[in-house]
Amino acid sequence: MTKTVVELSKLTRSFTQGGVTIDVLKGVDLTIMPGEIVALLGPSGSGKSTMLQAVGLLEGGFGGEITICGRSAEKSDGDARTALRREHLGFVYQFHHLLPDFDARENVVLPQLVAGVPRKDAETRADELLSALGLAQRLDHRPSQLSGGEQQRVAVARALANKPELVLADEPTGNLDEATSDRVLDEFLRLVRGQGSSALIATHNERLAAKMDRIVRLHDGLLEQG
Ligand SMILES: Nc1ncnc2c1ncn2[C@@H]1O[C@H](COP(=O)(O)OP(=O)(O)OP(=O)(O)O)[C@@H](O)[C@H]1O
Repeated sequence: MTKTVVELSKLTRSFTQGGVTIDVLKGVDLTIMPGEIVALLGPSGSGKSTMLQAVGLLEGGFGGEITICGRSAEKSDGDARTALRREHLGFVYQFHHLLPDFDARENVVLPQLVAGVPRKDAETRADELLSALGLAQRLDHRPSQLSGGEQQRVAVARALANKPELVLADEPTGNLDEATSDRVLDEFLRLVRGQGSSALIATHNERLAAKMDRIVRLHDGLLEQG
């Protein structure tokens, strides 16, 4: 039987602020298979980021079951979760969080060094990814010397550097104009498909979601499967 990459069962999350409790996720079920690219759609405030934080093992406080690459999050301690994240997951955020003092190549090299890849191999991989994303002439530029779309492409290269089984992206092109957004997303999806990774990509944008393999929608705390 093929191993699932993500399995969420009855995922819940509530936030209490100033005595008021909001139930953001009310029992979300989701399965993602190897190589599947899933769009997570939903209006602002529907809980997309909250759900990505659960799948990315970035926050606690969730009810239900989260299984990533066959391993149960609830049964893993802090170190095991960190290892699971490092070995199996890649992240792309709307605001990319690149390291400002390092150039594009180094931003893609560093997560590989952390994963134990020798520097020379890490540099080769960084150069290949950045070149595939059209940044061959920008390897030595720091983030402040790059445009928004170029910075976002570096963030994509960084997320894919260790060939994660699952890429999580929160509005990966949300701060880009339409044409750039399309271009960056197309490049991103091509690379994800090329290396056989799965992805869960949160977006507001129906047109961008249509480029993915499957659409799921968060509505009133539950997931409607497309
Ligand atoms: N740490 C927190 N404390 C209190 N409430 C929170 C917290 N994080 C999120 N929320 C609330 O949970 C709800 C869902 O937020 P979330 O960021 O997951 O939505 P989203 O679908 O990603 O929205 P957007 O598309 O605007 O980014 C919101 O109403 C938000 O106010």
